[in-house]
Amino acid sequence: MSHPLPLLTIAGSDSGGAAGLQADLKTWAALGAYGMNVITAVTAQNSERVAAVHYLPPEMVAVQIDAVLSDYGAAAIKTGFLGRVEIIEAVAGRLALLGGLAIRPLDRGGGGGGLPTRPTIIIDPVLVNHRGEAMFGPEVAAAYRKLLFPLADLVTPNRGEAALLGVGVAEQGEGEQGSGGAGEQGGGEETLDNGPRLLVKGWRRDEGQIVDLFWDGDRWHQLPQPLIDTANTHGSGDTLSAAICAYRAQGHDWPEAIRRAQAYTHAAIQRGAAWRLGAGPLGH
Ligand SMILES: Nc1ncnc2c1ncn2[C@@H]1O[C@H](COP(=O)(O)OP(=O)(O)OP(=O)(O)O)[C@@H](O)[C@H]1O
Ligand SMILES: Cc1ncc(CO)c(N)n1
Repeated sequence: MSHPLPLLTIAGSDSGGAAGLQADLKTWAALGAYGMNVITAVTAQNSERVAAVHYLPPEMVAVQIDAVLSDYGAAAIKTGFLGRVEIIEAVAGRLALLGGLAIRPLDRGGGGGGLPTRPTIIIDPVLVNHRGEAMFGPEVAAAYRKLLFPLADLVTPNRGEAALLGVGVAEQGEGEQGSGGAGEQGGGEETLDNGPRLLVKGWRRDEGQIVDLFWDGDRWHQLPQPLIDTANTHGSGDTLSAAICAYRAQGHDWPEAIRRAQAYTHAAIQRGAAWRLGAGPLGH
């Protein structure tokens, strides 16, 4: 009998259970995958605020990754809250080793178990708080660009994070070519050849719609969804990127994986709408 797809999140813990690795694991449980978590930081957090952050030593992050990948393997990996250059360096160092290597699956001697030879890597940059304010110095965004972008199959910033990363999305429309990708830090104009695919979450809101923007490496695509009138979207970004991870690992192409992940996230936001909190959780 086949086992569920092993998926790994490298992320922070949200004590409130709404965002971070908890959102990823809930999403993966709902989608029938086997979720694993490498913890980068413990946050004391609720629907109103992040009260404190305790970072794990980078060596401990690296050892967790080694422990998981040397045994369970992973069909896809996503990163969430990393927060420190040293942690980004540790994660990038480990992910860089994966290129071209077969990842050992759960079944011993199972001949690969249908897993791809290299896990899909989704980088979900966590750089702003829910008010859209930068949480870290510019060196953190720079480390994402330098160390993690080259390893990523998809990068999923929200609007504020796209700006901090220098992703040039200002006036993009359906099918526009050429000026996409990740521009130089702060510039937003220049294009990096062979830059990663990008999904800018919540790029635009108008007329009852919220529009995500997908750069497939060649063209921009506007992906609108009906806007739900709720403040309970804590962890929506983590949920979206985790769901894309799961659908990609299941074999869907990028547009289909993103479409399904949007639909999952949308339904989860709708189910969370009864909470009366600051920014409450989704219903997985
Ligand atoms: N009010 C809403 N109604 C419908 N869809 C929404 C709403 N808010 C967010 N979304 C969708 O949820 C997904 C995540 O986008 P969002 O901008 O909330 O990410 P984020 O800022 O990274 O979230 P978080 O930091 O809370 O995890 C996107 O597909 C976005 O379109
Ligand atoms: C731990 C953690 N990761 C990610 C986010 C962003 O959703 C958050 N609020 N907390």
